[in-house]
Amino acid sequence: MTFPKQVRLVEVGPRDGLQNEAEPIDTATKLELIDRLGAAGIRTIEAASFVSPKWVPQMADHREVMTGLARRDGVTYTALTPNLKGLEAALECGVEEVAVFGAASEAFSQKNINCSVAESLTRFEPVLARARDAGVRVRGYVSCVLGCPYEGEIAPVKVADVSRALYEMGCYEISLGDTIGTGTPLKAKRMIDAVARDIPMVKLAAHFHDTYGQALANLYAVLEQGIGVVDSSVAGLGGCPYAKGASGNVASEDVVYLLNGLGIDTGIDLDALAATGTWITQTIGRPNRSKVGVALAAK
Ligand SMILES: CC(C)(COP(=O)([O-])OP(=O)([O-])OC[C@H]1O[C@@H](n2cnc3c(N)ncnc32)[C@H](O)[C@@H]1OP(=O)([O-])[O-])[C@@H](O)C(=O)NCCC(=O)NCCSC(=O)C[C@@](C)(O)CC(=O)[O-]
Repeated sequence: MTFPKQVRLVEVGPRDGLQNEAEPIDTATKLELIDRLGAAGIRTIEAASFVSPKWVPQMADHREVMTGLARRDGVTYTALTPNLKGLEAALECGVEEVAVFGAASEAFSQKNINCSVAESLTRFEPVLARARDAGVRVRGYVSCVLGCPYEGEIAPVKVADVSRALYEMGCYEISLGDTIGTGTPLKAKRMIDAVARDIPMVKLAAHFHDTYGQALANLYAVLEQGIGVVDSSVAGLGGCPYAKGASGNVASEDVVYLLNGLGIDTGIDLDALAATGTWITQTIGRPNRSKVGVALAAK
């Protein structure tokens, strides 16, 4: 077993976690969530999404969130930018890092960003070029790496092809999204094997949803392969508006507990993180989907 010595958590709760909420969540609540996550020791926080408010109303206050942040030293606040319009708006708000998001599934790409996979890559090229000029790093997401709500099984080679295209375009890291959480450890390992033929393992991140309760098992499997960056969402909040039935990301508290047990350093204060999970779920009236969070709150 060759687990990494350190794992970097990318907290996606304020974006992936809240983007699918039916009721509006006020900007002040989002800002407090982001600040609590930073105080708990999370060093990368996906704070907002500069997408069309018609497509994802919950992220419509992206400018207010990005400019209202009480920025903490050592914390990077990132945002999704699907096109140049989104990037320009994010740059005006002082964003330090952005992410483009593609998919390994044609049908999901059409539903999520209204274009084919090939068109999405063409669309991302000027985003990467403009971000490079502005000195802003770009992360690349690939959705549906372990299954698609519309196409079913996705071949690892498709994931590898899109990941390689994003990496060669200049994305510094590729986050591999099991959007609907249908993956299992063996599938996850095969997918990582395929992608890591072209891209160094240190440039890959695991972004697993927990719809079928497999996310921690999948994470354990890919940590063994050397994955050192994990996306997660406090209290397991979330779901993708364009992937019906998809539930939240693996809970950040559960990931930190797992990593602590493996002796892997994250620099995160688990109690403070769990308290944040309790607070946000009570504030927005959601169940806490972190088993660790619930257990710690009951102590
Ligand atoms: C990509 C588009 C914009 C294309 O949408 P489109 O309709 O093809 O775009 P368009 O260029 O024709 O523009 C249509 C309208 O949107 C506006 N518009 C255009 N771009 C922007 C922008 N950046 N910000 C604000 N407004 C924008 C534009 O100005 C225009 O406004 P109108 O003239 O009708 O008033 C749309 O499909 C979209 O916003 N999609 C976002 C979907 C989304 O956010 N999904 C969830 C995030 S991905 C995810 O959750 C998966 C992930 C990352 O977590 C990994 C995983 O788990 O798999």
